[in-house]
Amino acid sequence: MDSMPPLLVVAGALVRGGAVLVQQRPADKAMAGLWEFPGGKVDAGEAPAEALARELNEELGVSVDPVKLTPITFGTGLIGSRDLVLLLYRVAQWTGEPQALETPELRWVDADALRDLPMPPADLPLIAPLCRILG
Ligand SMILES: Nc1nc2c([nH]c(=O)n2[C@@H]2O[C@H](COP(=O)(O)OP(=O)(O)OP(=O)(O)O)[C@@H](O)[C@H]2O)c(=O)[nH]1
Repeated sequence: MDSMPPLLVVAGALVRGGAVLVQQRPADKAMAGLWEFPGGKVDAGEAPAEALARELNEELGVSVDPVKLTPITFGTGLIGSRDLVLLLYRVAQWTGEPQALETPELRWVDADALRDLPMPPADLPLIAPLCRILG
């Protein structure tokens, strides 16, 4: 157990034509090479949807309206000894073409390809609910 409160992380599922956007974690970070959804930590005093809009702009260069982000499901895990809560939102609309500004590679994957990707443990419970959306 850790005395710190759980780390709150938001992630976005940008969905386009039966595919979702995933990005590869950089070589110099923990869990290097694994695939994840764009997003990041919620800052102190920040609403989760506002945090996700900020992260999507920083990581992909796209603009989204936080009001239009809809929750899909959540996952839990550990970062070291600290609890992690990972909130997955559906992103149906955005402005701009996503660019890999902070990661080596972006990939659009359908449900079958998503199930085969190596992802962090906290992401694994997100996959089935997301695949139901992808069809
Ligand atoms: N964005 C994102 N982060 C995830 C996912 N799954 C998951 O376990 N995480 C973890 O949630 C945290 C996200 O925070 P972050 O993006 O600011 O952290 P980072 O490790 O990339 O970099 P940093 O700690 O140097 O800022 C990381 O510890 C990351 O490993 C996911 O699908 N998307």
